[in-house]
Amino acid sequence: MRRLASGSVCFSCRSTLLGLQPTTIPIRSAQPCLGQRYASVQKGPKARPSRMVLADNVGRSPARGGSRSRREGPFGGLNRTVANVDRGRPTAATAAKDSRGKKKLGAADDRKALKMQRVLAPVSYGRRTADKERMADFESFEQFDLLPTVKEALLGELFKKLVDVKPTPVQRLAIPALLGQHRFGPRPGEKKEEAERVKSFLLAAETGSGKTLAYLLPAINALKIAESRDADAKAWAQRRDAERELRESGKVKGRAFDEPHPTMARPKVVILVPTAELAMQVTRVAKTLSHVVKFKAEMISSDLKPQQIQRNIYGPMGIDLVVATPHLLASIADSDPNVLSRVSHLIVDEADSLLDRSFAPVTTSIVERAMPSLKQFICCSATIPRKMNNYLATNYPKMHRITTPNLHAIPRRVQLGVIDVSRDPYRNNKNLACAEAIYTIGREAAAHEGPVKDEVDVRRIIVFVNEREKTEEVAAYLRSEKIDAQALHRDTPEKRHGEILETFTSNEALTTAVAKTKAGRIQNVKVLVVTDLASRGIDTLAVRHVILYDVPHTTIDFIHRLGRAGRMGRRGRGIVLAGNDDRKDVIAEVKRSMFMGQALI
Ligand SMILES: Nc1ncnc2c1ncn2[C@@H]1O[C@H](COP(=O)(O)OP(=O)(O)OP(=O)(O)O)[C@@H](O)[C@H]1O
Repeated sequence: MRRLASGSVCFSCRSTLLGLQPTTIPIRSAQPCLGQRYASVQKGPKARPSRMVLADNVGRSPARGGSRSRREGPFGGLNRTVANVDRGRPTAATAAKDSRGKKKLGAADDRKALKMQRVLAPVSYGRRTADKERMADFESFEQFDLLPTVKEALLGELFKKLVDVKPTPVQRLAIPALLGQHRFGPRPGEKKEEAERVKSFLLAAETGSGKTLAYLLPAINALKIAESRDADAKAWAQRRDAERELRESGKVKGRAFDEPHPTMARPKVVILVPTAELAMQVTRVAKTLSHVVKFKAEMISSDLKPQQIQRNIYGPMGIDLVVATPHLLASIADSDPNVLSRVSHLIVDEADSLLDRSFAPVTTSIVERAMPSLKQFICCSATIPRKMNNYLATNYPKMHRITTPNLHAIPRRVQLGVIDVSRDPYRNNKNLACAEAIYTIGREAAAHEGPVKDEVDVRRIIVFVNEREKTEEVAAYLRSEKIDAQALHRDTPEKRHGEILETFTSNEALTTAVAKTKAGRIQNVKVLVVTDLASRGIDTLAVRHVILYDVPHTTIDFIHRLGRAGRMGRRGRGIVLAGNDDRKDVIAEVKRSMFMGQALI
């Protein structure tokens, strides 16, 4: 407490104590000074104390403290009780909006919930626009320096049912880069020969954007060029042809030509994938191309018998391209290190999974073994998690990064709907909400007549859950509701995986006669309840609807799960079932980002 003379300034209300008696006033206290107390007495006993009044604008902090001009002098900035904010300057929030209050392009990112997670590596705006410009140079497959047979296999065999096929953005960027048509010059301090030796690439593009062909076509092209220069393979072919002629002329009898091909157990192209299902899918594409291009493609995965694996690798006709899951290939390489001795192209598909903690040691052991002969090392993924980004930056600092302009954005043609299961009529019964969502999809499809009269389209729906135990439980509930549902998880017998997935990976239209079940519900849906097992790479072109029964743990899972719908330019719909314990703020921000076409973070 201090005695102040008349004319001093009150610390609390800044009123000049003019005309009042010298008195004792509180220093740095919330108590009103005598002037304020006097004023309140003047209003009479009915005036309500100010603490009872609700603030009229809670969203805005009250203006406190004097202007900066009052605080000049050597100690002007000390002991402040308010932030030194320049009110004239726009804040992040105001800068993000234009004069009409709408969000500006490239403005500050206000996705707080997603920022808390922040799992994906950022891609700069400059990189996205630079890639966009480079894409414009290649508008057709004819412009690529691919061998004529490779082009013929692609357009005449693989895409024979499609007309006017154009390369997708990732294909426009990656194929010329992998073929050497677009050259990345040496980096500062790097010698030209060094830059041209092992070239490592990262291909990152949205789900369902044709990454498989982006790496497969250049690899097959390189394989055929190398084969045409391989003296051993040429000599083997000459010996085989000569012996065939002798046999046909009847000069030689006995066993047919059985000399093993020089490529036996020595593949040139190795493609690593995380699951047997994906291995089957990639092998199918490679085999289709091989019918025209003439090369030997085989698969090594856990759903094959040991004899079959042995035959695929050690077959006398040799092997050019192998699609394998890492554990199996690593165990084969342990017993025969020469298996990886001639690999010139090593591709790690779904690289974020294969370089993750559980797979990384075995994947890297294969990379190290193949490194001496490698010409190209390619990592491919739809998502670049920060961890993988750091791993690649540390271990492959010279890696060329090929990223499409829309990387990490879920396309706007995929809509996201949210069902709050805590509300009526579900009352936290997720199974009920899931069944109702499925019936709604079925009813919508039934409203439009299918291609055949009196038949309706069958909708294929994938329901994603977070835990494998849940798959059986949800599928059983849906079946009890007369919905055609199947569960798929790691414990499902391997043989059944392909069979179950076939309905969802086939591109053929499915129809059914209008058949009503109880309560007028129509059986025109096929449902797959699955864990993340089917979220990576599985090409579900005909799937339009994905139900996220459990909210995904990260934006990475959102991208991969929603990526099973809306592939290759098609429209799709995702439905999230959100309960009281779920992060609704995360869902809202993902939904807003999708609507705005923004990349997730
Ligand atoms: N240029 C093209 N034109 C039309 N269809 C294409 C083209 N390229 C690929 N496709 C088809 O698009 C589908 C998706 O391709 P692919 O499986 O390679 O996608 P992806 O990018 O690897 O997806 P994911 O990230 O989910 O693994 C396939 O059915 C493929 O045949």
